[in-house]
Amino acid sequence: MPNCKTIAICNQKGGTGKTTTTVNLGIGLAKQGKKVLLVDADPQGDLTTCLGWKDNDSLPTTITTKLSEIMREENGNPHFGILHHEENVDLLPANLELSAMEMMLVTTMSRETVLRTYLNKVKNDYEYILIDCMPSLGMVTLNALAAADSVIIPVQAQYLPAKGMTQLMQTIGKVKQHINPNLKIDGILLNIVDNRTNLAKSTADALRKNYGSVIKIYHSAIPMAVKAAEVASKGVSIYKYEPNSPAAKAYAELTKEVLADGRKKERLHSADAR
Ligand SMILES: Nc1ncnc2c1ncn2[C@@H]1O[C@H](COP(=O)(O)OP(=O)(O)OP(=O)(O)O)[C@@H](O)[C@H]1O
Repeated sequence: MPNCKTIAICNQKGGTGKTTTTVNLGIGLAKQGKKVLLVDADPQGDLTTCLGWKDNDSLPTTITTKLSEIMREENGNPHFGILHHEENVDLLPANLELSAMEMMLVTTMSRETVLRTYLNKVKNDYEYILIDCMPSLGMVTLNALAAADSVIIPVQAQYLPAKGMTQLMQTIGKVKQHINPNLKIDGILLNIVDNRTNLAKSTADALRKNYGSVIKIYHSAIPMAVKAAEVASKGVSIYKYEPNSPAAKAYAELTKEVLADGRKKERLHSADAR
């Protein structure tokens, strides 16, 4: 499959909706006919449980297995252990074992590019790979940024931490400089927005003022909604759980924006090729 785009959903701040966005953007893209792999890169394994694999500790094959195989230079079947979800996305699951990887990666050769080496083995089968990052900027997240073509940063208005954003931007800058020169920031997503307050608007204004000239802020903002929180325990997407909810509509709009970015990139590619 040509032109797979790998997107890291990343913010080292906890609880900004990275997992919820990975599920609903990923399934949104699948609903538009795209072949999608979701990668759980968080030892909490929330992406895996959100998609219905509640007992993730008993899964025999996870992202940890795949990273270990690459580190030991073993040639296992790269597709073995990838799960298929009823809403037409594939999942490379995770569980707590991944936390041991932080330490193991530190002493590994080419330690930042282990995940990239693995994903290169499967990416021909997908048009989009979304990586749900953990809330830290440790080795596993560096691996996600090294493997990605671009980053989407979900930000929660109430907790816009200027310092946190600076740190994230610096890390992305360093990854670009040293490991992955083509890494781009696709955009900042205003997430879990409480429309009852003015804070969302002032956060959007602050983000546009500080970053708007260099980074896109998605037009779609995901509203704070009980249904969007509840869906995490249902094993399905917001489109299946509550298709007419404002959150489902917002995620469908975000999906369109992400697809439009992809089309723009393809046009640039073909113009370059001519
Ligand atoms: N639009 C929303 N409205 C209300 N609650 C939401 C919304 N999106 C996500 N949540 C809830 O907010 C919490 C954090 O969301 P989520 O797990 O997606 O964030 P995260 O960034 O992946 O977290 P972590 O940093 O711990 O990995 C969860 O309880 C989730 O159900």
